[in-house]
Amino acid sequence: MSNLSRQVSNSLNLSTSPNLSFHSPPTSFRQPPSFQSSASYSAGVAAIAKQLKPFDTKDVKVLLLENVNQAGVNILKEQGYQVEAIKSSLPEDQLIEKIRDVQVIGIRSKTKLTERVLQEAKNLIVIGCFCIGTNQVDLKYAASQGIAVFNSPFSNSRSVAELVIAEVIALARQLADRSMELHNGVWNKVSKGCWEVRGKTLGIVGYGHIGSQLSVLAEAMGMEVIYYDVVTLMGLGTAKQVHSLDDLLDQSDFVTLHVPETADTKNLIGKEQFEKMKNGSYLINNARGKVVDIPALIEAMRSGKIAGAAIDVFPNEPAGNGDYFNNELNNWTKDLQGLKNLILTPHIGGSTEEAQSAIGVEVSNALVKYVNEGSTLGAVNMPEVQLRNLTLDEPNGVRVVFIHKNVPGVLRQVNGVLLNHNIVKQSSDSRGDIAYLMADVSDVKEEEIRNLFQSLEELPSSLRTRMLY
Ligand SMILES: NC(=O)c1ccc[n+]([C@@H]2O[C@H](COP(=O)([O-])OP(=O)(O)OC[C@H]3O[C@@H](n4cnc5c(N)ncnc54)[C@H](O)[C@@H]3O)[C@@H](O)[C@H]2O)c1
Ligand SMILES: O=C(O)[C@H](O)COP(=O)(O)O
Repeated sequence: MSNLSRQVSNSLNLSTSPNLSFHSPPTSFRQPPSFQSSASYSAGVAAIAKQLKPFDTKDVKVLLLENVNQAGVNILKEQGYQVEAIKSSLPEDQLIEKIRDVQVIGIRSKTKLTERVLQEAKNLIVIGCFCIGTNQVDLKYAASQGIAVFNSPFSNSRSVAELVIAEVIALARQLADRSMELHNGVWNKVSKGCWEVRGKTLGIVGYGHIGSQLSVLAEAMGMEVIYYDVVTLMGLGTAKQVHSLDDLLDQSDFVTLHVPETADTKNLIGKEQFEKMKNGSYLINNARGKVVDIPALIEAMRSGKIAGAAIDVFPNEPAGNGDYFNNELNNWTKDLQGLKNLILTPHIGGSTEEAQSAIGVEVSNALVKYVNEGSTLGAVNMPEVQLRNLTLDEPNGVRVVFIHKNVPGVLRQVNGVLLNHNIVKQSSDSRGDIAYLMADVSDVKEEEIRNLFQSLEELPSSLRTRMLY
């Protein structure tokens, strides 16, 4: 099968562009296996894993936006993929133009992959969010089109937690104001309204990866930690869970937000919540811009109810570095910029060398595993399915990936299509309306691949079929 030359239409999802002629992976891609299957070992045969590639890898087009870390870019380039890396996000019309052409897109928190955009992404098989948040992608619509989405669930958590620690102390000591004053030639040595953080209460809203990491760091500084989460979770150290957001607001000197952007967290902190906070307390938002009602924050700070705030995320953020942050983006920007003891940062919570290179490696590896092998381990909108490797001693083995509607009778139909072949192994799982099936089939002749593909595509439940070999 190594000389297989195939002329296929892109609608088959085997290829990358409608008129492309392409060949099986060159032998140079058949590199030594990174691991061998346990089954092969148990049989006493050190079988070599067959490196699956769906197409000549140089035909895989990847678009990376928002300055994805070079470590991630390199992993994709090393596969031979055609990678275009752009430092900023793109306006929607340009995004649509470019996304039509690619099989893989990598984004960070800024790029919105809405249904409207994804409808145009006819070649797209997978999205990599090189960040934690996935709220910028219409996950359900992507799944309905058989497009898998991956992210990096915790590689920047520590960076965010450390930033919050810095902000807690900076707010308590009015550091940003003092520094700004001195930059402007003003000596203003004050202690009024400046505090130690030892013994103060930190209220964490959302006790997930970031919240729990922060909890440990804050306790090490002598803070009392309480947290509120919709899920009951074990507190680390002596941190205590409180029953309601109101309880947390009532007891905290510092409130810090670490929830995802969802319908439930929109304006989670608004006028009513500011009124419930302690007089002279502080708010920190490194979560998502829409979680805080900013005009209400401006009022609460002007009245002195809130003594300081640190805001890293905004409902509308500039596309890239050097772009203006002004009232055209959010109509309250100027009012915000005029407030005292307010730290404004350009969404840098996860922006450290450590976090970005770890995320680059993690997400790019997940994309490669998905493109080349069909593995959905870590996908956020698909069931997680993986199969141990096909091996080179299984001649003419083909991996079938069949993403389909989760309806009764599909397995019977798929096995009907594969009837005349030996299914060496098969795994399938479902998540909501979507199901994902992988099967390794032996002894498939070159000329049979297209027919199998077409028969699967024609099944009424089919969302996307890929044949890897
Ligand atoms: N500023 C940045 O650069 C930056 C970096 C990383 C993450 N983030 C944001 O931080 C968010 C949290 O990250 P994480 O890794 O800790 O996520 P996580 O999923 O590990 O934890 C989120 C926690 O919030 C809880 N939660 C959800 N809805 C809630 C609600 N309505 N009230 C209370 N708790 C609720 C969840 O149960 C979960 O425990 C991300 O979704 C992302 O939007 C921002
Ligand atoms: O979701 C995240 O991980 C953070 O918001 C960081 O996003 P960024 O990669 O766009 O900085």
